[in-house]
Amino acid sequence: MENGWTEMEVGADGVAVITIVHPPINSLSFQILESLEKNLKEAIERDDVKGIVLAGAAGMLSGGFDIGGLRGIQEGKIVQPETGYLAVDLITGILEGSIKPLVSAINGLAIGGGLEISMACHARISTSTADIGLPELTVGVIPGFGGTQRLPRLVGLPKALEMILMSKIIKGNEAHRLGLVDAIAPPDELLDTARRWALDIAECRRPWIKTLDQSDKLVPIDEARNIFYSARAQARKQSAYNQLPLDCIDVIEEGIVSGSLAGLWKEAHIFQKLIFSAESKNLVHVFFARQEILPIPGINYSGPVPPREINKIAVVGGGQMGSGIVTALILSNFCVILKEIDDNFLQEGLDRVQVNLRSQIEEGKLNPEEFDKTFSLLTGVLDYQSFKDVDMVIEAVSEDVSLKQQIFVELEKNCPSNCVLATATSAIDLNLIGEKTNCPDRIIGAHFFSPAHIMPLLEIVHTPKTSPEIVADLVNVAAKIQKIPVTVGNCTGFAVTRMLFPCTQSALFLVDHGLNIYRIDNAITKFGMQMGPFRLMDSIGFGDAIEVGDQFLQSFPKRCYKSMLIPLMFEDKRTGEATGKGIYIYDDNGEANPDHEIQNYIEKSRNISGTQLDPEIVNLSEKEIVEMLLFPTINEACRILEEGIAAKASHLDIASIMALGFPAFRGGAMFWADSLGAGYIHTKLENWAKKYGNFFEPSSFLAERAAKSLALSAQGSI
Ligand SMILES: C[C@H](O)CC(=O)SCCNC(=O)CCNC(=O)[C@H](O)C(C)(C)COP(=O)(O)OP(=O)(O)OC[C@H]1O[C@@H](n2cnc3c(N)ncnc32)[C@H](O)[C@@H]1OP(=O)(O)O
Repeated sequence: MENGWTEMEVGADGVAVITIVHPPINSLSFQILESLEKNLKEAIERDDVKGIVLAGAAGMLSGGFDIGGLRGIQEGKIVQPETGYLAVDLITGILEGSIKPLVSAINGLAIGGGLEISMACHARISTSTADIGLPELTVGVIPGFGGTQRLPRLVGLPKALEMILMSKIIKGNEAHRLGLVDAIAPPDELLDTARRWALDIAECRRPWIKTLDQSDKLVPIDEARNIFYSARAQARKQSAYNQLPLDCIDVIEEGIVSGSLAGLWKEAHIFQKLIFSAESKNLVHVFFARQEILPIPGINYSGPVPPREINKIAVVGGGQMGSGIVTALILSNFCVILKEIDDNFLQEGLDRVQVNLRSQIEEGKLNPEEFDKTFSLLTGVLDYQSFKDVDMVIEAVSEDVSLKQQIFVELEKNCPSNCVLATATSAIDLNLIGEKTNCPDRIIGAHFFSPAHIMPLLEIVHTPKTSPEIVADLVNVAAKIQKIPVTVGNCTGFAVTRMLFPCTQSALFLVDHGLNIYRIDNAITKFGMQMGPFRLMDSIGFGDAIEVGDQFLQSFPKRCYKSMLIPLMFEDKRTGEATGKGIYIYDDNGEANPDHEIQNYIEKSRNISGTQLDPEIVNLSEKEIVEMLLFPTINEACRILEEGIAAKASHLDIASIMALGFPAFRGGAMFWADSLGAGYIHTKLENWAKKYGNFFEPSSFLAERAAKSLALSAQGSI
């Protein structure tokens, strides 16, 4: 039974245990829900059953509604049940309304619909480490099994809003503290504890509680309205264009103001509507695109390559990137050596790591008692002596080709002959970096994104000579430090920086032709990008941006736009966020503010390149600005696919979301492009190329797909 089932066993104690069986995470398909309904009705009718326990097979309750089923409904392949059947009839009427007590046993995880069926039970017993939460917003819907009504009644309104709107997953222990679960039990005693609890309720030794009837955690209406007001303001601040959190708040509010039944019905109607929203289709695409990242395409394994045990890792360079990488590694218990060139730089690097660790404590991600133990995994050094037994080195110095070449010569000399030699460069061709060594099979790119201990993506770059074992080793480390590894081929800029570069260039082109510099970042952040190209350039720093720009100029001279704006500012020691002044000016709190002085640099840049103001560009609408920034990115992504640098369009979707801050609710850069159509993008680029030159010239990949009305994500040659 491909879509899972539930099975029921009635014990001599009179407890029926209904178990959800749907590997790998017991997601709730319609077949499971039907089978659950059948088992429940049988248990309720049988005279030998006094109480019911709901559990999951293979050490977990459930990862929620089957997202494959959600996609099936969206594609019209699965018929959607009538509005209200799930949340009102099944979960509230049959489950919560059962005349025999129901207790859920939460092992491993109770997520989304999995937690919602638990909350409809009359008590919940959990293990201390189970993952518990309602992350439905991450797939573009709201909780649809009554979660919007029951969670506030169990944990109070502020906590419920935080958990639902931020898709926050908490551990069993915290759920117990909040009152979401009634008791904690060790895994091997979980089922017995739940059985006893069900009998205790049946025999009136414990109260029989229906979550929807509870109101002791709810606050008076006026207070609730203030909480909703702040939640809406916060949601609008986070994304002006994302309606989903606001819909969710409306549904929760309905239950508080008009009662839980009215809330349930509103939830049912909005849930049905949201399933078919563009945002949900886009986010479901992102969910499955993430699953497509592994196994790694393009690596010719001669058999399964078991990753080696990597214990000791050296990082060369303790700047912003190097210290972030060190932080990520020691937080995952790797022993790390940090090498710097002198005591001052080393101390600065170690200090940065300490600051990173402290911020982890502030965010509750690191226990204060663990600080010393974690930091003690790090050793600072000034030479290569201790590199003789390292398993992996990650070079993270500035983007200076000759410096990197020199370091790799030293690494080949001082590290064991099977050591992984990784570079954290964001753009420099690996062949160039390893040019002076004799070990191209061990050289690999480990492109982290700043701050490296927080950003989720790791772009793993391999040349045709990089050995599969070395790739497997780095993928293994990526998994241990909880990074999503996107594996790509080698060229200047790889996949991510190559996609970013044309967007930045287009932004500079528009400014040189008269568009207000701050309108650009404004338009693109309104579209949903986390940062505009200029704010991003400030955070990268102009030194590295100029070095990377030179690499692009050398590799792709015909499609580079050369602006003098950034070099002029760099000359004036105005080098970005680190120095407090870049395109923006930074206050003591690190807030970026526009600076009127920037106009002088723009004028100078225009004079040097002899560019004229273009009234059409000066007056571009926000939509046109977004298109002129992002269509060149899509065009470059097409080349990346054509050259086989990335294996699939969906890999570029994940990379654009996780590394470039592309809005996930738009499905990633390529999925968004396909929603507009290759033809539309091609026509726009063609017109701009005629007006403004080579930089906008459509790639042959895009032209072919536009001519044949094919999706950019369609696999294979055409
Ligand atoms: C009505 C309701 O309110 C609506 C809902 O419930 S919507 C769904 C809400 N649930 C979610 O969003 C959970 C999404 N899943 C996750 O966050 C994580 O997969 C998890 C925490 C459950 C498990 O994480 P982890 O152990 O790292 O395993 P992970 O690799 O992600 O997933 C394992 C497999 O389960 C699948 N899977 C996970 N959750 C799934 C789901 N809800 N539906 C279908 N398949 C799911 C994955 O696709 C993957 O499949 P594969 O082995 O074929 O690649």
